[in-house]
Amino acid sequence: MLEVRGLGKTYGDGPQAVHAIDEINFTVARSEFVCVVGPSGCGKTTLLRCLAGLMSASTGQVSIEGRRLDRTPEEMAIVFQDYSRSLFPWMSVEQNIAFPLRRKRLGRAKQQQLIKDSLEAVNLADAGRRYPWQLSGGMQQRVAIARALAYEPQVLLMDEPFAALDAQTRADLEDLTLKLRHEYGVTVVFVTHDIDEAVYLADRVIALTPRPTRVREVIDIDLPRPRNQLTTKELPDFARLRGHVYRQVRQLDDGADQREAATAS
Ligand SMILES: Nc1ncnc2c1ncn2[C@@H]1O[C@H](COP(=O)(O)OP(=O)(O)OP(=O)(O)O)[C@@H](O)[C@H]1O
Repeated sequence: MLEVRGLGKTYGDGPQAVHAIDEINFTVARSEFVCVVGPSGCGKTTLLRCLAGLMSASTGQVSIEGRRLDRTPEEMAIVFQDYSRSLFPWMSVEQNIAFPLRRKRLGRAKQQQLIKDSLEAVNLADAGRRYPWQLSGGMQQRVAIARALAYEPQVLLMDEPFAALDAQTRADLEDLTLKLRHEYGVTVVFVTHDIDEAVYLADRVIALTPRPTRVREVIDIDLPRPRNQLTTKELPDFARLRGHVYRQVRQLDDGADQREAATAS
């Protein structure tokens, strides 16, 4: 479905150049949920922006269904961390959701149906006439998710979408995202710095190295579905996978892990 080959990105040139991505390769299958984790500042957002066609890569390429991507393709939608800046405050919730649909030139009835269905899917059926500034942070991010869903994407890119929310809202939106992935069969690439979140959500976790980043390891998350915030996180396998991903991101081997624990105590 989505293929990343030899992707590299350097910002600027000369002595000021920032080598963000060294070389990245991976593929994402249809309906798969892939989480990308890595150390702070390693290049996660840069990678997602290149995947989205919002920024051109310096080397390599991204393809979707075999087509080389040079701008955001119609079958892709993006949810950003900063919902307060991604929604237009002067537009109602319905108008915000309708805005990207203009690109699709749909009939009015079809458009209204998509808006209604997407608001129902995120449990905001009654919020269509309200404005973003009248809603809580969690509700605003649900509007952003509804806007992405209404677009009927095949691929949903999410850049730390819940990082600014409180723990309870975050858990609710994680579960909402899993439910929507299940119902809509959408392929998800989800960037997060939160290892628990990555292991809880993903079919596979891609762990990146520090900048200039590369793929350090791709980890299969073979935890049973449907997942549950309590029972999944109590599984011994959850703890094992979480520890493994943590070590990859921190680049610790088991010996270093023990040394770190000894230093801390
Ligand atoms: N427009 C830009 N111009 C120059 N350098 C940039 C630009 N955007 C990002 N960078 C640099 O590229 C590197 C990777 O940034 P990026 O935001 O992709 O990392 P990240 O892993 O998403 O960070 P975080 O963990 O803080 O979310 C950083 O060193 C950053 O300072």
